[in-house]
Formats: sequence, structure tokens, C-alpha cells
Amino acid sequence: MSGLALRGISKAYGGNHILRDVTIEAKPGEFVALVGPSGCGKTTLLRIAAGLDHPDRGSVWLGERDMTAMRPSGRDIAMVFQSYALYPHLTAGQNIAVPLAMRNLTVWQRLPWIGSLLPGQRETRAEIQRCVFETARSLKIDHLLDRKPAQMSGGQRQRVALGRALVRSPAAFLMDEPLSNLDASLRVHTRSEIVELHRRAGVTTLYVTHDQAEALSMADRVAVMMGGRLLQFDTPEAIYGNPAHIEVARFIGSPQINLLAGEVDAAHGIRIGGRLFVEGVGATPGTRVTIGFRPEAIKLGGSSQAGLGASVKRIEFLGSETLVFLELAGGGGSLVAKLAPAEATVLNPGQAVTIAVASGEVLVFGSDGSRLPVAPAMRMAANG
Ligand SMILES: Nc1ncnc2c1ncn2[C@@H]1O[C@H](COP(=O)(O)OP(=O)(O)OP(=O)(O)O)[C@@H](O)[C@H]1O
Repeated sequence: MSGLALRGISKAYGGNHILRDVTIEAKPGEFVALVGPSGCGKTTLLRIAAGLDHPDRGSVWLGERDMTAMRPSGRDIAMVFQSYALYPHLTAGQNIAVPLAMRNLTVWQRLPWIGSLLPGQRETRAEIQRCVFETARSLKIDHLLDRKPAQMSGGQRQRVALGRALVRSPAAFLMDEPLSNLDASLRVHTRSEIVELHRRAGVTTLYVTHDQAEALSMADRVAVMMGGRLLQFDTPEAIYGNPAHIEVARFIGSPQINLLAGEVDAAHGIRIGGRLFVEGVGATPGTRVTIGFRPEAIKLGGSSQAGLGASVKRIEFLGSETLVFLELAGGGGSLVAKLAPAEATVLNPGQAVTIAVASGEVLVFGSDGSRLPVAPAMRMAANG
């Protein structure tokens, strides 16, 4: 098993810098998700890993092999595209067989009629059929092998595309938004199938998505990209709970993290609505900062309790959770809290409440978006 490393990759098209010094190293057998908004350079990076594009600077490694100058066909990497890229005139079985036929049959052996007369062709074809059937069975599409792409659903086509990648037993998989053409319920179902497939095959995988939930739920590690830069590369838990940059905090999590503007005071604290919200901030007094806390970190109390004053604007019941949209007193900004439905039953639009944030859940970002240190022991809830 080999790891896949992209080291110091930069790429520009006509003076536009698409990738800026991006380094991502997937360990052998690891599932790495590349996530970021549309246009941040994810596909370009994947195409560079596949050899379909070339970096201006940087290198691509599979294990100990430098593949930067190698053609795509020599890289032992399989790519699954968003569009599936199936041959429309071939059946599912023939589509899956293509990479094996290219690898194991000569040009002459692949010719119709004449090929079947050449020595060894029948045996190789039979072996290819066996591999195709085994792969199709593992993906539960063995009953579809005689159908053409137009006769299959999106989910079925997507599995055929996966089958065509799997059958090669490549050293690494590259997947570019393979689920984006599927409807919501099939996406959720298929993402667990891909994870299961990855667990069984154990092949190093780079998986591109713009869907943060997909990245968090599927990957061992997540690389968050924006504007051609890698902002953070870490476990899903760290990306969510310990974002290194305000853009990571904003992009990851639904609903979005709550963000409030503030300023570090002379005692290294930050006040919101006149109340001390966090202290021990590692920044010079007067620094303008942004405070962040996740919707589930908010605890709501009655209007007589200590905390930031707010009023309930709207309540959205979502089944397993309830979102409560709040307006801070004095026009201090809008927030959203995520509560258990039972906690929210006592709330009504227009009601006055107080907001407290669990100690240790407050993140502070500097004006350049980077995280500022906060002395852990000094952190305070909003009712301080
Ligand atoms: N061959 C090209 N020539 C010029 N610009 C390109 C080329 N390929 C990509 N770009 C530009 O590079 C930027 C990054 O594109 P890329 O497809 O890598 O983004 P992405 O993050 O995968 O986006 P999406 O999620 O929408 O697919 C875009 O602004 C795109 O227009």
C-alpha cells in the first residue's frame, strides 16, 4: 500500500493563481477529503495528482515514486469523475472491463472477430469477465451488467463508474464529487457504501467534495481549501472543533458558526454587550477580533438569568433538533442556537432570553482570520 503526496503544488492559468503552494500527504490506506467552495482549486489539484494537468511548481509522489513527470496511464491511479464518464455505447459489464482489456489484451486481441482467433485471447477474456463479475457483485450491480448507461439510474451509473475504478486494483483512488448527481437520500446511502468499500479495499483515496458534511462523515482527514490555498488539514473532529482559520470555521458546520465582532480590552478580555465574554486573549489591547461559537454551544436561560440579553426571532423544528434564531439586545447581531426539541418547547417568537456559552467553546479570530490563543483556564462563559 502506498501513500499519495502532493508537495508544494502551485498552478496558474493565464496569470490567475489557482493553487498556491499546496501540500497534502495522504498516508497509506488513508481516506482524505478535499473540501472547499466552488472554484477553490480542488479539481485542479486532483487532476494534477492524476497527471491530467501539470503543476507549475511542486511534485506528486506515490509512495517513494516521484510521478510528477509521469503520464496518467503510468501512475497506477484510478479516477472517478462527477459525470461518471461511462462509454454510452458499452454495457455496464463492458465499461467495467475497459481498464482490464487495455492492460491485459494487445491491440490485435482487442479487435472484434479477428481478436477472438488470436492465441490466449479467450482465456484472458474469461479472466476479465470473472474479475468484472466479482467487482460487480461486491457493488451489488451484477444484475445490471448487460445494461447500457442510458438504461440505468444515476446511482447505478455511479456504481458502474466505481466498479471500473475498483477493478484495476489501483494504488490510489481519486474521486471528484462522485455523489453530486444523486438525490439527497441516495447520496447519504452511497457515501456509507463508498466508506465501506474503502475500508475493505484499503486503497489510499483523495475525495473531492464541496459538501462539508460529506467530508466530515467520510474522511480520516479533511483538507480545507480556499482561494487556492490549503487552510487546514486535520481530522474531522479537529476541523470542526478546533478550526485554525475563520474561513474554516465558517465553511464547516451547519448551521454556520456564530460570529460576533469585538475588541480586545486593556485586560486582554473581550466584551460583548458590555459583558465580559472571554478573557486571557493572546493579542494586544485594541486588536479587533471576531468571536466564534457553534450553535450547539449556546445555552438559553430565562430573561432574569445572567448572560447576554437577546430575543427569539424564529424557531425551526427539524425533528431531531430545533434551531432558534436570536437577535442580541441593542442590535448586537444575529445568532442561531441548536437545541434539543424538548428544550425549545418553552420558547416563543418575541420572547426575551439570555445566552450563555459553555466555557471552552469560545474561539477567537484575529483580523487576518487566524486563530488567536485564549488562556484555557481563563475562558469564561457569557454570564461572567
Ligand atoms: N484549464 C483552465 N484554464 C483556465 N482556468 C481554469 C482552468 N481550469 C480551472 N480553471 C479555473 O481555476 C479555478 C479552480 O477551478 P477548479 O475546477 O479546480 O475548482 P473547484 O474547487 O474544483 O470548483 P468546483 O467545486 O466548482 O468544481 C476556477 O476559477 C476555474 O475557472
